[in-house]
Amino acid sequence: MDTIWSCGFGLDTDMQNNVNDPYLLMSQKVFSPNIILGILFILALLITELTAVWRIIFWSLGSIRYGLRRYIPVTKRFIDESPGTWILKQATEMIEKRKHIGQTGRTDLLQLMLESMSDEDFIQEGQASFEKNDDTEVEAPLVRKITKHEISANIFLFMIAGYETTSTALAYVTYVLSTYPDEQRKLQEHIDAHFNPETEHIMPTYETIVKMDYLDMFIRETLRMFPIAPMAITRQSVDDFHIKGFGAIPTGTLITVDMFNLHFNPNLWGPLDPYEFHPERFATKRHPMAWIPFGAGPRNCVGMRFALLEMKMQLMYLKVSLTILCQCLHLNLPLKKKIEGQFIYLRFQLLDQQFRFDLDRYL
Ligand code: HEM
Repeated sequence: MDTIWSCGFGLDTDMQNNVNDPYLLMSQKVFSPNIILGILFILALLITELTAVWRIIFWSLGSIRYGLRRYIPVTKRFIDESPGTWILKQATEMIEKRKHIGQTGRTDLLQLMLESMSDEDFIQEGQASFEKNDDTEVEAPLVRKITKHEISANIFLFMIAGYETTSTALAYVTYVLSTYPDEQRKLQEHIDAHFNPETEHIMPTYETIVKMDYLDMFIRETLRMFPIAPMAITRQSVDDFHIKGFGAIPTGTLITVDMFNLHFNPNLWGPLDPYEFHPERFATKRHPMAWIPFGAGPRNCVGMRFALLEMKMQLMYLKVSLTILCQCLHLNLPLKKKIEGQFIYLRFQLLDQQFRFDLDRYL
């Protein structure tokens, strides 16, 4: 989350060390179970004919809550602000602040979006701003600018889409490290062969990371076996079409991809059993649609390269932290003083018995 806020919006948060950070609390709330949504979801599954009604009820509840808090301030005591509203408010403030201080010299996402911002509040679908070239009388290509509302909505989306996803994927990586000790050792040797924190900067460089093929395969294999957003790839048919051996699919049908079936299909991933963790299977060229944890096509995950890089850096940094930890133990210095940041402790809490055992031997 710290990384998203910093790279995306130039905001330096410190959630690793401050579990009460309001941005962290609100983002966690977005993912916390919502009883009303749960009930409406079950009703929508059971009585599909009334789906539109359930949707209207859900949206009306949000508006009622917002209206009550806005127009009858005393209700603020009993009704919490919705985390979505809070985050959107921060996003709008962030835009205003950045507009006020002007160019920051940063190339973060917010700056890029502000540079393409339109002065209009809303742009109708299909409308766009044109840049006319007076010299040649040739109409310049269509330039679609984005509005302030779209920027705040995108800040919200990036924060939500980029937080839980990468952290859950990293949790699965630690699970794999603990349950496949041989792979763990192999990965460690691979990192050692490519990166020496004593001679290089404490953080690996981009050039170092892109050379590390086994690290890349390790993460891809984890996401093959544990795709963290299997239900996220949904599409709606815009025309009637026909699938051989299946039948007709009418216009408007909602379609979800069966990611598990693809990721564990022996014809796509053999000859080794797809239920075995084996990163090297990625050294063989596979069907382009066999691995889709980030979706596919023009609306696939825009954060894919960012997420992969983030995960690789975390894994390498975990290794660096282990080295520092070993040095501390060896010198018998108070760990808390020596290790900067609490994050290493959090990571250790995630590791299970086997990995702890391995860790003991390593130390
Ligand atoms: C391991 C980490 C991640 C996984 C597995 C993941 C997975 C996905 C999937 C499956 C989709 C739907 C794609 C489709 O329908 O074809 C998606 C969409 C999206 N993701 Fe990610 N994601 C990850 C990290 C991130 C990060 C770090 C960001 C932002 C920095 C991000 C931003 C988005 C956005 C904005 C969309 C919507 C794209 C669109 O509709 O055009 N994701 N992601």
